[in-house]
Amino acid sequence: MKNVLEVSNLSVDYVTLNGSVRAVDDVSFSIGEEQSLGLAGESGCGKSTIAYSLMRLHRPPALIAEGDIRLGGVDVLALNDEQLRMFRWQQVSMVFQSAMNCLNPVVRLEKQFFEIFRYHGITKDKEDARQRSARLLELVGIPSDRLRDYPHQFSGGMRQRAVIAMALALRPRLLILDEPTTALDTVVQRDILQRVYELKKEFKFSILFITHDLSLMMEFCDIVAIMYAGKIVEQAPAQTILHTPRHPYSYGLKNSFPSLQGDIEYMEGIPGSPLDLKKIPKGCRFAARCFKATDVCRELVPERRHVGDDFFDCHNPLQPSEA
Ligand SMILES: Nc1ncnc2c1ncn2[C@@H]1O[C@H](COP(=O)(O)OP(=O)(O)OP(=O)(O)O)[C@@H](O)[C@H]1O
Repeated sequence: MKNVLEVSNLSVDYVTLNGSVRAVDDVSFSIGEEQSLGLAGESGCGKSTIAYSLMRLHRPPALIAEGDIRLGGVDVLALNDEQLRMFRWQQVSMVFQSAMNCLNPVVRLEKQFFEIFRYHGITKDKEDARQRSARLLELVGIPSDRLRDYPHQFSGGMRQRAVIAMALALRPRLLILDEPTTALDTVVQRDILQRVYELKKEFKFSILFITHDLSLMMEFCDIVAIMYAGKIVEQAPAQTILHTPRHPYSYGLKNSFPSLQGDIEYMEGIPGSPLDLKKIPKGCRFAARCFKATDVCRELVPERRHVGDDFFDCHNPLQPSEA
């Protein structure tokens, strides 16, 4: 499979007067054509920092310290401002949790769609733009006669659908979804994601999906990358992470979700709290919270072990019978 996105050795720092933290540390991953990759991990592990870096939307104090990002073969970090303007929306677009609030509440939806088409040189013809927008709206489940409405007349779910329609307006190769439906109720969440995945088949784009809801992630993603304290510690197909994870952190994370476990009555959870990025220990970052940790874990950073396309960074991985 051809890769749409290739991220190599990406490190991102937050440089503040109180010192600097490396929020993303030497992260590499790729996403193939029409593939969807989920990024999972506890709050603060660096997921959004990666997402914003991919679009070069990161702002100070965030600083990309090292690495290489290629999208469709284009060196993203080398783009100038004008190239970046065209690159966003046309090559990659992003829908985040509060994206629905980015719509101007007092400008008709129709006009907001038209501005996207005009700004990116797709069309200056209002009727052409209207037809394109109407189709996009229908695709995300909004009747096209609502184009003349103002966003303040829409529910939260409809506004988020409209934003997704806009994100797909220029047929990007990659759609980044960062907690896109978290503010919405579960039925609406699932319906919106189902539509996005149907559109993925039709428009043939790839997806980077970030969510705290592991059950949604397992349902909608081909591959899942598990992050802990700025690093990807395991990557494998969703079904492998679900049934036979190798890293104890992946195991703990999926066991924190009762909906993934069927009819269990209690959640195991993960003891302790996420790592303070200002105090990185010398061995494995997860050792202090890990039920499989031994002396070597506290001394040495684990080397990456590959199994086909999958990998995990662990001295004492779980055996399939333990998962
Ligand atoms: N503006 C900032 N200034 C300083 N440090 C920051 C800033 N934003 C983020 N960080 C640091 O970067 C780390 C990663 O943050 P990020 O938002 O990428 O995590 P996340 O995994 O997306 O979390 P969440 O799931 O809560 O959105 C945080 O733990 C924090 O230490």
